[in-house]
Amino acid sequence: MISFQNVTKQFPDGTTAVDSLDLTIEPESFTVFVGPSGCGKTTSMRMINRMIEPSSGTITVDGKDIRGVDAVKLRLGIGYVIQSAGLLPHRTVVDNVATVPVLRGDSRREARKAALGVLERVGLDLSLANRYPAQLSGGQQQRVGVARALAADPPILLMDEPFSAVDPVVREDLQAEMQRLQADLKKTIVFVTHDIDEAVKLGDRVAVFGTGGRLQQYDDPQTVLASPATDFVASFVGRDRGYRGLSFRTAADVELHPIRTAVEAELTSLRLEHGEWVLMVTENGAPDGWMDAGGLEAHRNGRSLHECTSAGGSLFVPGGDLRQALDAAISSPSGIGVAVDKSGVVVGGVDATEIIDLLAKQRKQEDRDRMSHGGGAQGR
Ligand SMILES: Nc1ncnc2c1ncn2[C@@H]1O[C@H](COP(=O)(O)OP(=O)(O)OP(=O)(O)O)[C@@H](O)[C@H]1O
Repeated sequence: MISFQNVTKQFPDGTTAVDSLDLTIEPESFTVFVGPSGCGKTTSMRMINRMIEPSSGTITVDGKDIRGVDAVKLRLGIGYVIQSAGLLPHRTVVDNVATVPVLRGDSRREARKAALGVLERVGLDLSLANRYPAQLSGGQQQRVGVARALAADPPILLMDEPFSAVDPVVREDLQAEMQRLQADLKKTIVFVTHDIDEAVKLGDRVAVFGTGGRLQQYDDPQTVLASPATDFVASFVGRDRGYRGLSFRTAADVELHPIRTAVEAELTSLRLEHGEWVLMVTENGAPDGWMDAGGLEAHRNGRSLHECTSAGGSLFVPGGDLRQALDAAISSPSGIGVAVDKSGVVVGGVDATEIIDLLAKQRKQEDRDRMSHGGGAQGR
């Protein structure tokens, strides 16, 4: 866990880059610092590995005040990826990736072998391993940058605008790769970007920074989009373009999943693991609240159905708009938005991440269409 407690950074010229930051980053989470340029994202991130020291306040990593940890040792447990990949130009790709393990004392042979494994993991064609960085494309260099940061297997990964310099198509590939890697590796990732679409796509938690280095909101991406905490956040996430704009988009492309449902009579034989939910439905198939393992136990102990279920949140119809679908997902205790047909019968469900991914896809498609019709200068 990484924790900022009342952290302020003032540079000698008087600039306050970060102002009274309180923030806790959970282990294995993907946390994105987002905000316009100059609002203190990079400074905040660099204080985690002591590249920058705070003027006041405390930062702890796994409960330890990092002022008491040797900076070099601290950085061995913290991978760092930057926009230009930061590769050593006179070393081959594989030697770039092997750098930290060799510094740490691994033999060159072992480190190179492991480096090839990591390169494969980040999706780089191994025929490129003996090239020099300048002989790679920007996207390939970024993959090497990620591989180099992962080579020492650090529990924490800091990524500062790692994909900003590559073209949108390659960027999408890299983002997808990052999601895949994180599902696998479960690192604690802190990722800086100025792009709200990238932030909500990648982050489990999004910290929106504003002018003067003040944290404006720290929430899951759905909440940042649906309930901006301040006017600054609202305008930054582009409320009209984003959440409100969802009203003008159809939910027809939302792919519905089957939902686990039960009628009351089925509860005697039902099993629910901790964290699982079942949607209670009436004999007619209409939704009647969500039940979890605790509710099921209470029901077996004689409580009435309505005492044992959580209200179901809003509903949406497949032919309706995306805003209703997102609302339904956000307001549902299980995180699954419930879709019903015209007669109110449950037809399936969707979670908020899928809606946000769909939105991102629709927007990208629109951007591409605009570009290919020569209308690239139009606003969105
Ligand atoms: N070494 C420095 N000396 C003085 N001011 C600095 C220094 N480094 C950063 N700043 C200032 O601190 C503020 C925050 O900078 P920071 O780089 O953290 O912002 P950012 O949100 O990451 O923006 P960007 O995306 O443009 O890098 C800015 O006003 C910047 O000019």
